[in-house]
Amino acid sequence: MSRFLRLGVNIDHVATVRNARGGAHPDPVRAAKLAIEAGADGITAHLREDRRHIVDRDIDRLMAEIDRPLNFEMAATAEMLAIALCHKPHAACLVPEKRTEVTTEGGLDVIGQYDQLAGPVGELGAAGIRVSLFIDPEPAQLDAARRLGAPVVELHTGAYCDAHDPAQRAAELARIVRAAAHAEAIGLECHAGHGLTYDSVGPVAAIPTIVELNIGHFLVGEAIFVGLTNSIARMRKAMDSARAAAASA
Ligand SMILES: CC(=O)[C@@H](O)[C@H](O)COP(=O)(O)O
Ligand SMILES: NCC(=O)COP(=O)(O)O
Repeated sequence: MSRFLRLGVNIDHVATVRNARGGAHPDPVRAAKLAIEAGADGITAHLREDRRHIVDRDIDRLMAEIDRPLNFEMAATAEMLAIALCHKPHAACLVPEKRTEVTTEGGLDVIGQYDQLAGPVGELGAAGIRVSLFIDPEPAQLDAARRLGAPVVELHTGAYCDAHDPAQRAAELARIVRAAAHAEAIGLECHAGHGLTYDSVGPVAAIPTIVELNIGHFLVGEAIFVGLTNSIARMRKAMDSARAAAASA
């Protein structure tokens, strides 16, 4: 049976444009509301430690003003943990963060940071927040996530999206397919995201054990040309058709 594939729209990149001038426009919360009208099942926002895009006030407003689940992306730090516990969003996705990176470069090393992650995973879960771990599509990392007690993993699709050589892209996709099957086998809910575009989304949307995709940068970039409603509606259609085609094959 084909499972419904949710779309989480990441609105960080609206805040990046706003912050370039330091004012209030464009407003990421307005973008979140429009995204929901256009077919987003949830909103994703990453409060980076350096506040380069989303800022604390955006999270306050998203919690107060949107009526769909918020997936709060955060580093596993004491500061972010306190913010998450104060707001209690629907979900918290723990991501690795490096101050100097341009974007999230890889997944969490759950094996290497097992002890540091155990506290935040336990506290968020105890507060009723659905915890997810943003990881590379490596079965050993999924096993560690399962041992930690996280109910969800989000597979980093960046290496697949960035691979331009067809053989390399196929190999990266195969890693995601294997990891998504492994997630199901060990009882983890599986999400995926990072760098997805109209061209790259189909094969990932076709993987039946993935139930949520989080997409932002491409949608906001494409919105410059076609508007946010259209960019999201077209992505939703690309996801749904790939899923339906895979289910009927
Ligand atoms: C973890 C992740 O993939 C998203 O948070 C996305 O990366 C947000 O954009 P930046 O990495 O540009 O902050
Ligand atoms: N976790 C991935 C995400 O939220 C969106 O990533 P991107 O599409 O902005 O690269």
